[in-house]
Amino acid sequence: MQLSAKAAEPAQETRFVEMVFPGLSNHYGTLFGGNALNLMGKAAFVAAARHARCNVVMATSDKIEFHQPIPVGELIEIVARVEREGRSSMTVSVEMIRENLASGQRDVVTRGNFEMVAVNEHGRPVAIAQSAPLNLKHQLT
Ligand SMILES: CCCCCCCCCCCCCCCC(=O)SCCNC(=O)CCNC(=O)[C@H](O)C(C)(C)COP(=O)(O)OP(=O)(O)OC[C@H]1O[C@@H](n2cnc3c(N)ncnc32)[C@H](O)[C@@H]1OP(=O)(O)O
Repeated sequence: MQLSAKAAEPAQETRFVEMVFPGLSNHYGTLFGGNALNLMGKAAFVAAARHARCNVVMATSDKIEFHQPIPVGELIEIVARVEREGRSSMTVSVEMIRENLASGQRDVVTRGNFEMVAVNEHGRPVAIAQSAPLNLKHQLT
């Protein structure tokens, strides 16, 4: 069997997919907002930790708007990208896409930015020593 070397290349972005099963929903039968934020925060953490290759903490998140409810039975895909690198901080953009598996219809339903800070073992900010190149296509202005 041939193993793919391409799959082992450093990731330019972090993607999670999750099915909206009842365990993630509210009493309306749609994705609970708190669970959406949990998934987005986790994706921001992974993207920043992959970028800085050290522990990171979340300093802030900006306003996150939920544009459409996501019913049980749909797929959600979360895409996180490091858009800006400071000395120790990083701006990570996170988008959530809903996908209807039957029709293939995809819509970006939620978007937000998270400020993540690289920290040492004492939780104090540290300079990001070695970082992967930013995906300039998505650079914030
Ligand atoms: C590879 C290893 C993997 C390990 C795999 C482990 C297993 C995987 C387990 C999963 C684990 C998940 C973990 C998730 C991450 C949490 O859940 S973290 C929990 C929630 N967050 C926290 O508890 C953070 C609490 N806050 C703090 O500790 C401090 O305020 C901070 C964030 C470290 C900043 O400390 P500070 O003394 O204010 O820092 P300061 O020197 O003033 O500023 C440092 C930088 O932060 C920026 N900054 C500070 N405050 C702010 C702010 N409010 N807004 C914007 N930027 C700010 C500054 O602009 C500065 O940026 P640079 O100029 O350096 O780029």
